[in-house]
Amino acid sequence: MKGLFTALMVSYDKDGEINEKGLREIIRYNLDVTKVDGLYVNGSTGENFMISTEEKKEIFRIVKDEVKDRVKLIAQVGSINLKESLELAKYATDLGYDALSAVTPFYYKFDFEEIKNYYNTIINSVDNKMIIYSIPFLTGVNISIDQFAELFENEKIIGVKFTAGDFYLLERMRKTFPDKLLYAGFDEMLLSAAVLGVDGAIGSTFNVNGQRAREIYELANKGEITKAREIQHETNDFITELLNNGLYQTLKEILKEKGVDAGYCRQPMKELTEEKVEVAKTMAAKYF
Ligand SMILES: CC(=O)N[C@H](C=O)[C@@H](O)[C@H](O)[C@H](O)CO
Ligand SMILES: CC(=O)C(=O)O
Repeated sequence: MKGLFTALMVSYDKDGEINEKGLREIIRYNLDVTKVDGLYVNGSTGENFMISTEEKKEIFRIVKDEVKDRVKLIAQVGSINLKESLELAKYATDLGYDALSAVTPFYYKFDFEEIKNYYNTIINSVDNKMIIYSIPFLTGVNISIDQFAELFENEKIIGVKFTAGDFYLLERMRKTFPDKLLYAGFDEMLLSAAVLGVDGAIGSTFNVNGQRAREIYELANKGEITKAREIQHETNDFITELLNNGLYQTLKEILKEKGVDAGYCRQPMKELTEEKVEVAKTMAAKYF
């Protein structure tokens, strides 16, 4: 389960319906062009928190059908509706997903006991493994090193997708949990995380920029930091423009420039203005 995983985008049509043909094209682009080691399905980048349970299942099904066993698959099943998480955990496990992941429960201020119960309930309900999805800037949930230690007491909880810029915590985690899988979650900080010895990364920008991410990651692991830094600089020129223009919308527009029917984002996310579509086209030509 080590390596680079794309946080998979989903193609929606103008009415917000899943575009299956487009989704399959995005998947193939990731397998054939960006060449990642696996896909992280129904995460933030899949617009997961704006879709129904049935739609989540449909996406799990289409992805597994298109990928078969070519790369590893992680199913994000987290939800503050725990019954939904359990249903999705069973569904994805039955489909043959290699691991599950669940976002820390958000919106209500759940205490740690509740969070721990959530993870144990989900993963103990199925024959699978769990990767915690920690993304404090969106959820407001911070987990301390001692709390991670408590969660990791369950051997089925095998790692964490660490989407935070706290490199002190990441370093402590690496030292304390040498056998757990740590995945870097912020693509713009991939080099810094790789230097600290993460086991891989999970990122939205890998949908288009997976090859640069691979170079950064591999160069860092070989200790060729100067070269890796140059590619991180180039990557971050791209990511800065991306964040300024609208993250997911612009990624989709770039995919369209590469011939992939990536569609639109699900409302309430808005469409790009014509001007921003032009910016995205320029970015596609400049970086890819
Ligand atoms: C919220 C979100 O999409 N986070 C992703 C992974 O956690 C990242 O891949 C970022 O999109 C990326 O690093 C740009 O900030
Ligand atoms: C990694 C990320 O962006 C996701 O959860 O989709």
